[in-house]
Amino acid sequence: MTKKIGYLGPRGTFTKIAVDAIFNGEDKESYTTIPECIDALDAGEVTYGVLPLENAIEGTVNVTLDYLIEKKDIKIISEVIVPIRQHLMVHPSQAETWRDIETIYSHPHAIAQCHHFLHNDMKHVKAESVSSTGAAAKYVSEHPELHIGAIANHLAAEEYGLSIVKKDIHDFTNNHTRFVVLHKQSSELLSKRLEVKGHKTSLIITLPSDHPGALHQVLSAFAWRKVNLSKIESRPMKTGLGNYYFLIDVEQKMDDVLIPNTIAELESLGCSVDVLGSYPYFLLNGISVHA
Ligand SMILES: O=C(O)C(=O)C[C@]1(C(=O)O)C=C[C@@H](O)C=C1
Repeated sequence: MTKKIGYLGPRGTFTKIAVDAIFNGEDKESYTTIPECIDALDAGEVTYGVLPLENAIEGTVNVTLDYLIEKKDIKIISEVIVPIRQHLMVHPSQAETWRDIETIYSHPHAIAQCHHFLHNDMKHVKAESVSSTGAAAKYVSEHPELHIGAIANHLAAEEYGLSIVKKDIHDFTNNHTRFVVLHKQSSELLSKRLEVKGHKTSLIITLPSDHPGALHQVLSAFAWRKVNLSKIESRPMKTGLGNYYFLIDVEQKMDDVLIPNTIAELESLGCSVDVLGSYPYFLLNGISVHA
């Protein structure tokens, strides 16, 4: 059976840039929302799913993380970090009069990344959330009669024939998003085009309830072994106020001793630990990808 790759589409999304960076020429299927893509992976309609997990300005893409926590047989097998440049684009028929636009469409994360620009330069323009930056660009291209714009990337402008009227409108220059490749088996997926930058192991840890100093003990299990962490974040367990999971990213591959022994120590403290994946990560830098 040929391998199919699901991603958050349509064409022209940042996720599509990530997919094209990792996979070359395979059959790619776009999904309108993150849950639809994860369901397709769960149901075996696609072999891999590529989804955004975290942005440097706006933080975690919670819906992706929540599904990863819930669907225990779906694992992260690779990660690509993509530089994010947001541009304002309009239908070419409105390129001269773009200051008259009344509504700007984009993905909520993209809108949040351009908050200062929207607040200071586009005060009277409504910002409307849609399922992706690519969907916003597509919508603008299909409605030349409306006074609207989209926040999206330069490939979306090319794909849908839009004119970029304001470049680089994201508030902070160091804007990157982590995209993860998901699969139903723990493995590692390498890229033919990108060099491995390092490895991570992502863990979801549930603390024993009402145990004073539990988080401190969890962190010390990593600290005394000199295991470096690149992320710690709490997510509500959705079972009541004050109940959290902790997502911890360890800056190394799963091995036979260090990480298993850390997990064993955590379990002896009454924590439960799930491994979301142990995977290589790549940085897409200045590479223009077309698939
Ligand atoms: O809308 C897109 O283009 C996406 O791929 C989604 C997404 C996100 O979820 O954060 C990805 C990268 C950017 O940070 C903005 C939007």
